[in-house]
Amino acid sequence: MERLSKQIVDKNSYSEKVVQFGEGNFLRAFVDWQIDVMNKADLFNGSIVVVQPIEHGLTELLDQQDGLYTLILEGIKEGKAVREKEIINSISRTINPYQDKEAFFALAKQPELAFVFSNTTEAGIVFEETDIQTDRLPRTFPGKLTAFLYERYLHFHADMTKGLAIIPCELIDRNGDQLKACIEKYIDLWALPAAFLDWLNHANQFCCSLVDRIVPGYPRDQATKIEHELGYHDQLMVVAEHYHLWVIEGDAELAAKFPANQIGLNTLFVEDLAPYRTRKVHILNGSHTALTPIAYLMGLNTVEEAIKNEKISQFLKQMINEEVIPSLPYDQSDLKAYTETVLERFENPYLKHQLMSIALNSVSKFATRDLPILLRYYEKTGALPEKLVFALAALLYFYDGKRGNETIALNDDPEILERFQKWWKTYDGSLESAHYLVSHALRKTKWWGQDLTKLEGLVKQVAEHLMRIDTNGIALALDHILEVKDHA
Ligand SMILES: NC(=O)c1ccc[n+]([C@@H]2O[C@H](COP(=O)([O-])OP(=O)(O)OC[C@H]3O[C@@H](n4cnc5c(N)ncnc54)[C@H](O)[C@@H]3O)[C@@H](O)[C@H]2O)c1
Ligand SMILES: O=P(O)(O)OC[C@@H](O)[C@@H](O)[C@H](O)[C@H](O)CO
Repeated sequence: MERLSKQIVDKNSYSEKVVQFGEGNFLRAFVDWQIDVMNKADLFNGSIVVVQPIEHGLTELLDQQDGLYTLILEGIKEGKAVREKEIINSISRTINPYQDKEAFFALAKQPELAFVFSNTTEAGIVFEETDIQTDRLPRTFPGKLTAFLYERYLHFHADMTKGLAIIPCELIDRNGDQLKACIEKYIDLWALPAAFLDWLNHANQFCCSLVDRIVPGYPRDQATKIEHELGYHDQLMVVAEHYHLWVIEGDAELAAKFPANQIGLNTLFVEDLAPYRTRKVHILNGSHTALTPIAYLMGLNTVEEAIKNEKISQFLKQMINEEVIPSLPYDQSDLKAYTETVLERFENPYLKHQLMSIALNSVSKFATRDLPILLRYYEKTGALPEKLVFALAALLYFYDGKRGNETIALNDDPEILERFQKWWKTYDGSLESAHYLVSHALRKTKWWGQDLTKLEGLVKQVAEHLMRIDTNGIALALDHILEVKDHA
């Protein structure tokens, strides 16, 4: 079978308006798709140069396909099951700056550039004091962007019309502000001129943004079947849901330059994205993180399987409605309506969203997505939210790394994995040893942002759940908390 390439589809010939740091599944199924849709409607007329932000990545595979790949959107659309497949043709070329630093810096000198997009995961927007300036390539993404912008500033002699709109998509709070703060630190560290800082501040725009689309990625299990239907080989096809939301803090002028919403795309330019972010992180991502250990330990593998399980679904609905929503400072009926859409998205029968991919770095995800709600609930009511406490216990149990006779492929910071391994060795089935394990884990300020053993009753409750999970199994332990609620 022939590989997807420009032999199959004519390549776009738009001018290069976008620099994109990152070539992962999410950007290809979201930003590159939106630009493709706008180009096809004659609204953007610009292409993307993809820059690989770390040494090893996918640019080589993209090059083999001339930057082309297939996006498969699956799910229920207006009440009907819809699977749409389209070839995305918005990437003009890729640059691997580790192999071709010159091409990377030459790109900075192209006058028609207007946007920088990025998604380098939560690990990408960082400042490292040991990062080097330009004799070699800076290691970090913000370091590379600083060097890139400096090159542009020098080349165009501080021309105020040559600044860029920089819109990061990383799922971290105030991503635009954090990226800019890193660049300012590099300017200081590398003693770059004050006039460059002035150009950075006045010619460029850093916009915080929030993205939402479930992107399970490459359809490993169905790839052969799909390629047969497509009639070509595509090593970069990517599966996503139809639903999409992009909220960008930006004004009407910026919206006019990126007119995605003019053709019905759900891309909003707003003054403040905090309400959108808060509800998404705590309702959608928080639910994913809370349900993953429970469902996986019950023998389930995907979000759809989990949500179809009556007990898990009941657990999740109670957790969101009784613990999460009342802890959020926004209109409660709006939050309930949003929850309905999230639960429908979780039920998407076409997406095989693997629990183990959500489980990656679960400790830090629990800390940012679920723990703030647990703490707010406690602060507000003086009581501990029982579903979130159970989810925390299931998380600690998950980090023992066993599902029956199977070993769980845990993927987290090595220090976290080592600690759990050590603590679980001390567990002997007694309540005292559960207490010992839980109090050591909850004392880790570095993981949770505070010493959680100080929360009255938390160690005791988590240890009791842990014992129940271990003795009776996760399903009965879950029944227990649902029954406690039923009898209340
Ligand atoms: N997959 C989804 O459903 C989804 C939805 C919304 C948001 N996201 C967010 O998008 C991020 C990327 O998801 P993905 O599915 O595209 O993953 P991916 O593994 O396909 O891509 C990861 C990208 O990040 C880059 N990267 C990784 N570590 C880096 C580092 N230390 N510095 C710089 N760049 C680095 C890689 O080069 C690659 O381009 C995730 O962190 C996730 O939070 C994912
Ligand atoms: O992508 P992660 O690993 O940060 O989190 C897992 C999921 O919660 C996440 O990918 C959601 O599906 C996504 O954020 C939906 O927009």
